[in-house]
Amino acid sequence: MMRTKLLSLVPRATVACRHMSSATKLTTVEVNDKTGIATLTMNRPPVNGLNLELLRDLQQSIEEIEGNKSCGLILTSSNPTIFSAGLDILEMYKPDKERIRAFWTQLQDVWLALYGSSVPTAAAINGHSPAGGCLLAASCEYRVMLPKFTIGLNETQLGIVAPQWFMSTYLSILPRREAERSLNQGRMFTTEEALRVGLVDEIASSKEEALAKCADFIATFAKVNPLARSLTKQQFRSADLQQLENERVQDLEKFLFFINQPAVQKGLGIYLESLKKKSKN
Ligand SMILES: CCCCCCCCCCC/C=C/C(=O)SCCNC(=O)CCNC(=O)[C@H](O)C(C)(C)COP(=O)(O)OP(=O)(O)OC[C@H]1O[C@@H](n2cnc3c(N)ncnc32)[C@H](O)[C@@H]1OP(=O)(O)O
Repeated sequence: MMRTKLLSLVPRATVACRHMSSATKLTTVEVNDKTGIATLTMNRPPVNGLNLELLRDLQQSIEEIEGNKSCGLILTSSNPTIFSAGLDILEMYKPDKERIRAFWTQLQDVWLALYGSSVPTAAAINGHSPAGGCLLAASCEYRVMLPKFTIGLNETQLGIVAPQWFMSTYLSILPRREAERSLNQGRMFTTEEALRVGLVDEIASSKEEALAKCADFIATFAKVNPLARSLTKQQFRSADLQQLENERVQDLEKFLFFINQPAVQKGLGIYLESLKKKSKN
């Protein structure tokens, strides 16, 4: 395993990091030698849109962290204003038949790996986090968010429907009434609103502070038996995980059917155009 000191890239307080993977990848993993916590950073400019390749790298990085006995995983972004813009809409708009199957299957795999991870997980949400970005953050056990950003499952605003496992993820955090209402509305929460409803656990004023708060959360498990902790977590999450495991193929077919509807394609096209127009102004 490559061992590189990355002192210039990490906060001063961090003593040393093992840089485990990066070359040509859209994610990096750095393990803090002192705490044993791995930071998984998404790095796909301009907005960390979750395309097939980023999802593949995310899964590989999660597996790497599971395999190297890290004491925890912190998910964050290299972009200073965007955690993740969610699924890359270009994967779903006028899709290639084979690729879109691989894309959705890979998204399922990433969710199963992250939501079902055996290590404690936290998200340092250092930017906007709509839809699939929110799904990733919500799959973690703890969330710390920076001010003046937004987070939420906004699918209905795009004329699309969040599948059952997106809903289960929301329900693992939010009271049922709040989860149902905000999913129906496609509501994006400001950082302060997200804290108020419990979608995030803490607010931090900088990325460094967010990472430190996530590390503090993970450290709360330091004296807990790791097997007891991970089996307990598994029991809490197993019904949600099992449901997708059992229905993976049907879930894929439902997604393909839905996304290929002319009205859905038309809506995605209009939405993409509006994003592009906005970015030109
Ligand atoms: C019965 C049950 C059936 C179930 C069937 C399942 C159905 C399907 C379920 C699918 C679930 C979908 C989940 C998703 O994640 S969809 C994606 C949702 N994401 C969004 O709505 C976010 C859109 N983006 C933004 O709001 C902003 O870009 C953002 C706040 C993230 C950043 O703003 P900023 O001003 O900094 O940047 P720009 O808007 O200028 O964007 C820069 C360029 O990036 C492009 N862009 C942005 N987001 C996306 C995206 N998600 N996909 C692709 N491209 C994106 C944007 O167009 C700009 O591009 P250009 O520079 O080329 O103009």
